[in-house]
Amino acid sequence: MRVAYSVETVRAAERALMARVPEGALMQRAAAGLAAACANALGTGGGVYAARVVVLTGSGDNGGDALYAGARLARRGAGVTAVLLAPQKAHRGGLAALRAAGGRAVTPEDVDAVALVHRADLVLDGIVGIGGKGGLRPGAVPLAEAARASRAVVVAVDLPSGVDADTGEVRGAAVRADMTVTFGTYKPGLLVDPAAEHAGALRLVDIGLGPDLDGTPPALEALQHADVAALLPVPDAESDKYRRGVVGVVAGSERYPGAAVLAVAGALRAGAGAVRYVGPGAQAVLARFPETLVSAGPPHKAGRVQAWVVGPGLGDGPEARRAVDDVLASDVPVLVDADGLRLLDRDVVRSRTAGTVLTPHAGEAAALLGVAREEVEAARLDHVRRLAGAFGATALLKGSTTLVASPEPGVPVRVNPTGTSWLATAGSGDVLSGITGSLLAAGLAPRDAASVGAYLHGLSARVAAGPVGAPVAAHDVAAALPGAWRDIRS
Ligand SMILES: NC(=O)C1=CN([C@@H]2O[C@H](COP(=O)(O)OP(=O)(O)OC[C@H]3O[C@@H](n4cnc5c(N)ncnc54)[C@H](O)[C@@H]3O)[C@@H](O)[C@H]2O)[C@@H](O)CC1
Ligand SMILES: [K+]
Repeated sequence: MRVAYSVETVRAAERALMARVPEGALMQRAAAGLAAACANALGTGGGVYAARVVVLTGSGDNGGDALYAGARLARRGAGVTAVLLAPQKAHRGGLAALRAAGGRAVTPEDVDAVALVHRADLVLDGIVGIGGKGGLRPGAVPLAEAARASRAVVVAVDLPSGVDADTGEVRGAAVRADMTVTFGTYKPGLLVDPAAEHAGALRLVDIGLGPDLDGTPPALEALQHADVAALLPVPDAESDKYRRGVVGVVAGSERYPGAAVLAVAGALRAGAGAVRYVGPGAQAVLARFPETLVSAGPPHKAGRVQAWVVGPGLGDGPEARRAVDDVLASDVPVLVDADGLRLLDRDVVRSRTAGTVLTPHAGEAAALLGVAREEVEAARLDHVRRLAGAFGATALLKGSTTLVASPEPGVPVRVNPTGTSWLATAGSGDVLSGITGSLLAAGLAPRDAASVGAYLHGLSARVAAGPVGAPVAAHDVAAALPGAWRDIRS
């Protein structure tokens, strides 16, 4: 499991650790890891001799890390210039170390710092770290823009300056890095868009915080292959279709029969023992998947089902509404997606005794919460938590970084690490619904079903897109599920 802790937790752990180690030791550990990562990033086999390095230096310890790393690179022969954005407050020890190593320090008043950045091979962003508030200050913006436009490798120290460490929000100008070297633990903002998009590749430098973080719940966690392998429902000798789970799918309409086919496709390949389909798309479903058990409805008359998926391509007519009400009245877990999200009653969802999973994209989440879509996209973590809380349901917010929140407070939000932009294609959400519903029917808890579903879905898209990447259609994603499954279990 990859975990990310809040700034408050990181600060507390740092205080506890600092009390046991010599003064400055943590900063030296951070700087050593940072300098090593920079040397690698230069792509010269670790050699830094004559490389032109510019250190953008702010007023806090983040600038200190960057200056000490600059000193280490200067000792190995790099030409290092620190641009001091707050000359009076630059970290004294770091500045002295840089000068002693042969580096120089300038201010934007003395020199054309933008031109310096344009000529650099490597730019270190030590403007601000976990102490940052709001976006970049105006004086730093042209330097961040120059770094982005230049051919230099841009390495963010701990975080890209200007992004919010706890929320992943980017409310003003921010540095765009090729790589972020973060210390002690990941911060939530490094894993959630739009901030994550600014971070580039992530490197974690161990500074010994582990024992002081253990015991505090992380703010965010991301499943890895081994976690997913342990959760996947694998049949044993005693299994039959009911023990593996039967998932009911209420999806599709005369107008959108394809949604039914795609949801069933996902469900059939995600571990349940059988799939029941209820709705007007039965012919299309059977033509593609003869193993599906179909019935005309209402859902509660369809036979035994251990979890329902309702909503993809359902439309919003009276029959669709009745189907949503019918399914939500059941006492088994229910996943509501797409059109179903427009038809559900919040109080009904809140009063359910079995789990409910809502799987909106940003627009649907915005409608459910009565806010603008842009607000959801700007503050994904906040809104997925609010959604789960407001509906008393597990919320899966789809998008560039898919998030899963539980209704219980204090439970870490899960962020899906397998997402890929190849998934932005019509019908891919229907496949995700089917996969996740199947996992619910197999007995996974709602949060596990949703996060494993998103993981399998993203990985299948990657498998389908291939190592170089090529467009995939939603049915390709469903067809690639067995490949993703095998990859996880191998
Ligand atoms: N505390 C520790 O033991 C360690 C801290 N480390 C580093 O220390 C950083 C945190 O240091 P600080 O607490 O000094 O905080 P920062 O260096 O992140 O920033 C604090 C300073 O920046 C100013 N500031 C806030 N927002 C700004 C903005 N948008 N633009 C410009 N200036 C802004 C504040 O007035 C303050 O002076 C971490 O991110 C990490 O890089 C590492 O050295 C590891 C050890
Ligand atoms: K930074």
